[in-house]
Amino acid sequence: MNTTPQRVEHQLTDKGYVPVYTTAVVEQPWSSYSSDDHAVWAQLFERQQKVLVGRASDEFLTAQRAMHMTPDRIPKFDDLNRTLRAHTGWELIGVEGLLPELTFFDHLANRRFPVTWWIRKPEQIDYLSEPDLFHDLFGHVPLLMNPVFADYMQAYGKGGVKAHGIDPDALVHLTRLYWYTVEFGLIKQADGLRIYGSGIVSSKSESIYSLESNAPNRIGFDLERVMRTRYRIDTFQKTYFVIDSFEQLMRATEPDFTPIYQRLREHDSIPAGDVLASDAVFNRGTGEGWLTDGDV
Ligand SMILES: C[C@H](O)[C@H](O)[C@H]1CNc2nc(N)[nH]c(=O)c2N1
Ligand SMILES: N[C@@H](Cc1ccccc1)C(=O)O
Ligand SMILES: [Fe+2]
Repeated sequence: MNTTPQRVEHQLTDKGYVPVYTTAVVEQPWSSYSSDDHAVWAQLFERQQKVLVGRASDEFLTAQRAMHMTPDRIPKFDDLNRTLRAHTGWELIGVEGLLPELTFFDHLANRRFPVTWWIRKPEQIDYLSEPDLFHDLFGHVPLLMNPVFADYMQAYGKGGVKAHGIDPDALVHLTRLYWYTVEFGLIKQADGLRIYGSGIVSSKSESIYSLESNAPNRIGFDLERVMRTRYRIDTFQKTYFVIDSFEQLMRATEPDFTPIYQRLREHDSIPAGDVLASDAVFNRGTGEGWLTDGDV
């Protein structure tokens, strides 16, 4: 199997500077997964299933059940695609890893979600510096079964293509929105705060920390506030933003962002851990354990 990826450049993302691959869509090399690969999937899957009870949002858990992933072996993209296409018209495509931003946006805009085909090694169970199959499949894919969230992801992709054509500042602001919603979002449910962000959902320690630690801020979602807020790529977040519903997220992001990007030029960015007088605060973080520098 030819798995020598073509590493072209490095891009600052979730986990620091990581290689960006130009490689086009790849077939999932399912029969080449080793028994170690399947065991890593099983271990992570079973561990997260327990952690997510009472922590993941009802929307996530419902979508996850409808997706029918199982711990016994790494799912086949083809099988998941039959279910996804029938429900929301989304499709998974296999990729080597992070894509250049415009390529990534173009896929989302066309309801294609890129999934890294390889899975982390047993010694990387708790941490690795780039997205792998577990993060992408377990973390991102279930909510593509939710009709509202599915539309949000496509709208985001279209917005990304548009922001890419404006300037790098617009992209910085839009990327923060992805970070604080798709990757690290919390949602308010009748019985309390729950997780929907895939970066949290795919991490045992952050699943617990994001909801139960007193250290981070938990603040009500406000579009421009989020777009101004810097973030952490190397540690747990200092601040999580809480939406009321996916409908709220859709409505808040429907307007044309062009004038918003213009307005945001006049404002400074907000350090990741700051709380503003105008914030709707669920929890004012104690800041315990925060590193003083390193916000992106
Ligand atoms: C939009 C997001 O912030 C980030 O820049 C993009 C870049 N390329 C990517 N490529 C893949 N395959 N997966 C991703 O999540 C991303 N994220
Ligand atoms: N409304 C945004 C597009 C978008 C939708 C949803 C999420 C993110 C961006 C724009 O005009 O740019
Ligand atoms: Fe992700």
